[in-house]
Amino acid sequence: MKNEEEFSAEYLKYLELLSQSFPTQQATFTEIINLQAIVNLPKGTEHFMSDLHGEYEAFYHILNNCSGVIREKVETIFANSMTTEEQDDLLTLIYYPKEKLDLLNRKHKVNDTWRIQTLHHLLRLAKLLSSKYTRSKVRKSMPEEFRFVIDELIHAQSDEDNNRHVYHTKILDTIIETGSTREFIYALAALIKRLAVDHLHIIGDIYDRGGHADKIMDNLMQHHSLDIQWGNHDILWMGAAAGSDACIANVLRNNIRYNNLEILESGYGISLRPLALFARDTYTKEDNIDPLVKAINVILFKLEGQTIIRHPEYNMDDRLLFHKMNLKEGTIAIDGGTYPLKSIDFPTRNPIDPYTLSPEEHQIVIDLRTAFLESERLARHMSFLYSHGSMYRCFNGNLLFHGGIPINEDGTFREMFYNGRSYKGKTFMDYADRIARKAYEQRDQDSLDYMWYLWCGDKSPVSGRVVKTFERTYIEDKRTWEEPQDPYYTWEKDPDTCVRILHEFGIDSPQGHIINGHTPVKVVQGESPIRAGGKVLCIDGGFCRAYQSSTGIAGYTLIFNSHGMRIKAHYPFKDVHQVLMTNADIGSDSTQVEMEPQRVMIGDTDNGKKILTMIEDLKALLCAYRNGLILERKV
Ligand SMILES: O=P(O)(O)OC[C@H]1O[C@](O)(COP(=O)(O)O)[C@@H](O)[C@@H]1O
Ligand SMILES: [Mn+2]
Repeated sequence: MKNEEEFSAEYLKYLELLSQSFPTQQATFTEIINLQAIVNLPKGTEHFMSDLHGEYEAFYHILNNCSGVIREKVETIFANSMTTEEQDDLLTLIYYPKEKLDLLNRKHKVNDTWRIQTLHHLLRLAKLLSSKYTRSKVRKSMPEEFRFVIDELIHAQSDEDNNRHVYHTKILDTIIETGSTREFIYALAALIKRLAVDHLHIIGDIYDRGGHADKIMDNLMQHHSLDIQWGNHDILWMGAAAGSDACIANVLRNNIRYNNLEILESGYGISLRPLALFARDTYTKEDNIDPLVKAINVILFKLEGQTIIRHPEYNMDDRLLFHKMNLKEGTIAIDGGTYPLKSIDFPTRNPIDPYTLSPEEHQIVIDLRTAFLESERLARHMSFLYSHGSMYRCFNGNLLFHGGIPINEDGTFREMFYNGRSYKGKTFMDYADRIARKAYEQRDQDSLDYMWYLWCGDKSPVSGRVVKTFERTYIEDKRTWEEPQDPYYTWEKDPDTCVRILHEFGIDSPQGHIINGHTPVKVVQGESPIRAGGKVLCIDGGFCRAYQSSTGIAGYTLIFNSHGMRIKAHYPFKDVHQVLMTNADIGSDSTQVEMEPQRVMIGDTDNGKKILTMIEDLKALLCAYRNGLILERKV
């Protein structure tokens, strides 16, 4: 405890302010006792997911089953008293309470014995999961209308005369008599899921490829506690929503390519009709490339070309390919080689001014930009990405970011120069974060262009590759498709480099990790998500269905609880219907990455450290009251 003589005038001023919240000695020591109780509880479970890529159902399932944590708890409690089938039934009920109850009702399986038993099972589970939290936090996690009753039921204590038991049986009977079992099951299932994971991290790439990133966003916006690290695809949508034409064209291309028109048209109210009509009237179908794809590609290459020309500092002149095509020969010369083009259908390309949009293209872009800027739902989703997201985050001794940090061939941080200033390592990440926010707030052309650079630049922390959209679309020879990566992706395998990166961000604990996504872990080729002797955990296992044949699995997630860290590898998931019919959970394998030397308590976490400082301050306030430096405000 601080001694009063040590109180500076400034500190005393702070204590005065604090005394407004804790006006008496009684209020102060009550708070000290409460906070002290919290720091001595085990740390809550953190759940990490990455590269969701619009796969709403798989995301929702893994969120519901908390990466298998609930299954483990069910097995712990019920292994000896329930069959595997009964356990699976219970789990499906927790994951999808409404759908499962509807199904059981249709099968006439719901009777009073089932109701009583099920409520008992759910209560036991909730009780086990709540043991890590203060009673007050558990109460706050319950829906208001059931708070009192559930609190009574899960904090049941035996007493000599069995009075409590009778009392609880009565409560359960009343729930059944009043026909409120369904609502109770919903409330308990939600509570169980809420308690199983205390905090969620999304390490980027919520958007693109799969069709329903908008639904993922709606769901995340309801989550009790989460943070997001932006991925290149998220940045792309953020740039598009802020009005960057080059970002808009890329968003459209990505989604047209995967036939995800729904998210644009009904999800965000962005009509593709003018573009579709223009494509139909302008392009042929002869070369088997969809006219809509051709129309958006050309707009894209022109807009990207303009951006590259505006910004020599991006060093991307070698990506100016649209003027290099020889349409008479049907070829393009790149890097010393000449390659045939898959299409020569470029009716809107003016050979002497190849990067300028035709008047019709120009009008389409203006209309699309207006649609992106005016979509209210998109604006809500994007402002959530800004308020809960960032380029990187340090959290409980780990460093979280989507891609990488630009590094030189020799392993040192790469210096980036903007407006005469140099940035590298952490300062560069902060710079990129700042410009991303500026793009949304101020919408100036430079920041909007930088959003496009962040999406695809080879020195962008969220991309880090030379993105070869042109080659991938128009050249058959796959050697031209390769996308060289920043040396970061080689150096991240080196433990010393990773320790240096962690230090750069102020993480000195030997237990610290870099946690990222972005590069699919190709399990079939023997790759592992655990790199650099355990310093790096890359959990892009590909929720993305389109990539599952090359990754071999359906996603990695990471669980960090008070005992340590585990990586979960998930197997492909069909859909909710299949889960309901067969109780099929997404199967998962668990790999213990690290065991903590001692159980991690809240006092060891970032939040716990803040609480400990608060306790010190409250003790000082108590001392100030006792010595008359500050007067109590008793009413
Ligand atoms: O961050 P991600 O998911 O790797 O996406 C970026 C990559 O996607 C691509 O645009 C290719 O996309 P597709 O695989 O969907 O065609 C690459 O050019 C680029 O490297
Ligand atoms: Mn990515």
